[in-house]
Amino acid sequence: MLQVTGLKRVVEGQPIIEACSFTLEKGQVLFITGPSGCGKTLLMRSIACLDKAQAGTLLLGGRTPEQIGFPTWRAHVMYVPQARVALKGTPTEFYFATQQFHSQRGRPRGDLLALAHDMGLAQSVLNQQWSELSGGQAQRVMLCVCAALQPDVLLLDEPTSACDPVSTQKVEAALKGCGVSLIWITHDPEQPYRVGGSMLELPTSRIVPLPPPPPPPKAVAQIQPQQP
Ligand SMILES: Nc1ncnc2c1ncn2[C@@H]1O[C@H](COP(=O)(O)OP(=O)(O)OP(=O)(O)O)[C@@H](O)[C@H]1O
Repeated sequence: MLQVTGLKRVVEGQPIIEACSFTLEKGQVLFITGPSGCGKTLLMRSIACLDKAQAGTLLLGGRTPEQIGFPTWRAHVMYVPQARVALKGTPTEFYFATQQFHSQRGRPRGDLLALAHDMGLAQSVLNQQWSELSGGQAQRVMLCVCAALQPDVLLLDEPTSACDPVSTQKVEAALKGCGVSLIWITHDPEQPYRVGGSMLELPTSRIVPLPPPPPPPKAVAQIQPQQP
């Protein structure tokens, strides 16, 4: 469905990504891993057509961003940034305002309330001011809103970086079940194993095997109380 071919990013004369190619099928999850600064965010921003790549082609359903139109491309291939975005108003207002964009009109929608519930959020959080939300709440709410907008592909930049372990597992399950193909940056070596999918490693741009499952927790020896 999404085809990336020979994508190259150069920043200030330094090549960061060279000839990155992969395809993402409908419903697939592709993790992006690699050390800090290797270009994971730059890759995502290029795929979302937020930055221009120095070389390479992008196709969604066989059509280029130019053929689809850039605003419509971004509605179909939606980037969710790692950092909190300073927004005014409430998430509900943001969700309905976004649907008024020309590129969003007439598109199918997911169930925002169900997604919020699945990610461990109280419904009331959707009607609080963005500025009143904690970092972890704001991150999950943004993920709910973007998943509910039902793009073809969600580009997730460390989507659980502000979440505690329980919230992380809820977010993983909700994203996996939201019916959208996912490209997912992670620094958590166990996350791809928990969610499932394939993995692209930067800076090599190679598809690599998923890491092995974590070892089971060690049994703790029972200490018998001493007889008096
Ligand atoms: N706007 C910019 N101007 C100059 N250099 C930039 C810019 N954006 C990114 N870079 C540089 O490009 C490189 C890749 O950055 P990028 O944010 O893609 O890394 P990353 O792999 O996502 O890192 P992290 O895991 O720390 O989030 C880094 O060396 C960064 O300093």
